[in-house]
Amino acid sequence: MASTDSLPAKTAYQMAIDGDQPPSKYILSNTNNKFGSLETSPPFAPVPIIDISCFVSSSKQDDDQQAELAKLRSALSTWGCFQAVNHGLPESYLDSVRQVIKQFLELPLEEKRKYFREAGSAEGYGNDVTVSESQVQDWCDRLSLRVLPKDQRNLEFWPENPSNFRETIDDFTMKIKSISGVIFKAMAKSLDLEENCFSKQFTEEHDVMKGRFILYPPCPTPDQVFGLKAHSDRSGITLLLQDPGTEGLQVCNDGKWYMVPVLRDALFINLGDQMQIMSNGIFKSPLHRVVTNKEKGRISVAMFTEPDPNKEIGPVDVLVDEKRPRVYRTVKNYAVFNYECFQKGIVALDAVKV
Ligand SMILES: O=C(O)CCC(=O)C(=O)O
Ligand SMILES: [Fe+2]
Repeated sequence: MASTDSLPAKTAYQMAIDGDQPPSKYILSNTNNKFGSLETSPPFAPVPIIDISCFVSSSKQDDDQQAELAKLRSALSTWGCFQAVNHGLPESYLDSVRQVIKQFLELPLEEKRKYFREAGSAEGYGNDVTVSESQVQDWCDRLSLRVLPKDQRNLEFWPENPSNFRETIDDFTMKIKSISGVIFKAMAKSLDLEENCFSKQFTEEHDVMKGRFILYPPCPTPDQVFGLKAHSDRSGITLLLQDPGTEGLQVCNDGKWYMVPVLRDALFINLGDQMQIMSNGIFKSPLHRVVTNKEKGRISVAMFTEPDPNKEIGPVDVLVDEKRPRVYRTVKNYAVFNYECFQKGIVALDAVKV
C-alpha cells in the first residue's frame, strides 16, 4: 500500500496550542473537496432516538419492541443512523473512557511518537492516511487500534500512559461488542430475518473491531478546514461516543448536510458500507464529516465492527427477489478493497454494484 505518511513536525493539536494558522494543505479548495461546501452550522438532523433496552429486556411489552424495531428500520433506511439510548453504560463510565483518550492525546508529542503509525499501517497515532500529495489534511490527531480479536491486538500501539488506558479500552471494547450484538439482532428482526443472520458474522463466530480515538483541537479558521473529510464508514456498524461539550459531526441526507445533535448519554450509531451491501441496499451507509470549532476542542471515540475479512460478504439471499434484484456482488476483505478504491478516487460502494 503506497502512502507517504510521516509524523509532521507539528500536529494539529500542537499548532492549536502554539496559535498557528493552519498550513495550506489543511485548507479546502475546489480541487481537494468534492462532497459539498463546508457549512459550520447547518440545521440539526432529526436523527431518530431509539430505546435499545427494548431489544434486550423481556420485561418490555412486545408492542414496545415492535414499535422500536419499526423505528430502527425506518432510521436505517433513511438516515442510516440513530441515537441509541438506554444502552446500559452510565454517564460516569462514558466520561472515564473519554478521559483516558483525552489524557493520551494531550501528552507531549515525544511521548506519543512511540506509538506513531508507520506508512502503510492502519494502526497507531497520527493523522489520516495520505494517498496523494493534493489530499486535504484533517484538523485532528488520532490513535487507531485493532481492539478485536483480542489475540490480534498489537500492544506496541496501545499507550501505557495514562496507566489505566489499556484496561479502560479493553473493558469498553467488550461492552461495545455486547451492545453491537444486540443491534445486529434487532436489525435482522426489523427486516423479518432470522435473528442471528448478521450477529453471527460480526460478533459471535468472528469479532473484528477497530477503535479510532480522535482529538479535534480548536481551529482558527473553521470555515476553511475540515476536522474529518466526508466519507462513509467501511464497517458493518460504527458506534460513536461524542463529546458532550461540542458538536461537530455532520451527516448527509438527500444531498444536504445536517449537524448531529449531541445527546449526553447516547451512543450515535451509523451504518457502514458492509451492512448496506448485506441488506441489499435497504439500509444506508451515510456520508458524514466533522467540522471544527474556533473556541472548543472535541474528543470522539469511534468503534467499528467488521466481519471476518477472509469471508465473502454479499446481500442476504432472502432480501434479493424479483421486486428487489441484487444490487451488490459479493466481496471479500472490504477494508483493503475500500482502501484501494480510495487511492484511485473511486467510491467503493459504487465499485461493488452488479
Ligand atoms: O469524530 C466523529 O464524530 C466522527 C468520526 C468518524 O466518522 C470516523 O472516525 O469514521
Ligand atoms: Fe466515519
